[in-house]
Amino acid sequence: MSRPRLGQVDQINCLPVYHALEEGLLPMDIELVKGTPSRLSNLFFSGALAATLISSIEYPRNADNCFILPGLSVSADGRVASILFFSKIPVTELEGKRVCLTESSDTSAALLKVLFDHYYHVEVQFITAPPNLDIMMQKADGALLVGNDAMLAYQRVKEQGLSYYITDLGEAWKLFTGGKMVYALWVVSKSYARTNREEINLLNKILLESKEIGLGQIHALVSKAQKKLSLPLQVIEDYFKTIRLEFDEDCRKALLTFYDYAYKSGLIDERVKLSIWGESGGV
Ligand SMILES: C=C(O[C@@H]1C=C(C(=O)O)C=C[C@H]1O)C(=O)O
Repeated sequence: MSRPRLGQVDQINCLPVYHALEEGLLPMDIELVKGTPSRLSNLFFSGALAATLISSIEYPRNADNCFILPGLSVSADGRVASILFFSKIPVTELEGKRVCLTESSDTSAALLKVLFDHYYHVEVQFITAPPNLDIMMQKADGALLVGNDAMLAYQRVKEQGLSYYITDLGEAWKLFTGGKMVYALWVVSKSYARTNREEINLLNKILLESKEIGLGQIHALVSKAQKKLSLPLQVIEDYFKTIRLEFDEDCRKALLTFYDYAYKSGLIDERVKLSIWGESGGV
């Protein structure tokens, strides 16, 4: 059997899906390729990966070229704990101020822009910088951090008693729309899937099995995550309960709501239908 190449974002929120694959617990030989969401998107859309996790905002930008794999996403219903906006003053008072986005995120940057436009109704000036809270706050009055960087910064702000306001974007989105938020999706290349149908069916099955094994071994995941991040045990345990990995009807609705607002904010060129592998329109 050929060896499909699968993209892996190096965030602890994806560990439940990748743990069993990393440990060779499943009967499929898959090559894991690690990277940031933007590096993986570039590799994937240049044809170098069969499937990968991508930032959900990338899907409508590339819907002609990929199918969404069913049953998987990185999402949360409200508080997400790893997509945090730090600010020197309350968010609603940031009119005309500078806000610094991390280079390492696409969906979260789009989500923050959508919230400023349609929820807070505050106009700010965006700049971008590497994910370092101190440096970002020297350049701006607010800073967006994502994933491991956000969780570590949150811990430091608490420990050092820094006087920043902290807004959890998942929580803000929930207050705004009442729904979940989908941050990332697993996708497969249309051209690859059409010529390797059986392999993609198997890959999808293996990913779902891998997720179930991972979710059943949370203790192993917590210690794996602790080796990557020096965070208290209960913070990591809580995070694995907060992050959702399903892709149910509510996730689909939430994603389309997000795309509607992203379109209104000019962040995507068109609103798209979700084309899901194995469902009508997704074959
Ligand atoms: C919730 C998260 O999901 C991530 C958020 C992403 C984004 O904002 O573009 C991309 C991949 C996901 O791993 C996170 O890392 O905090």
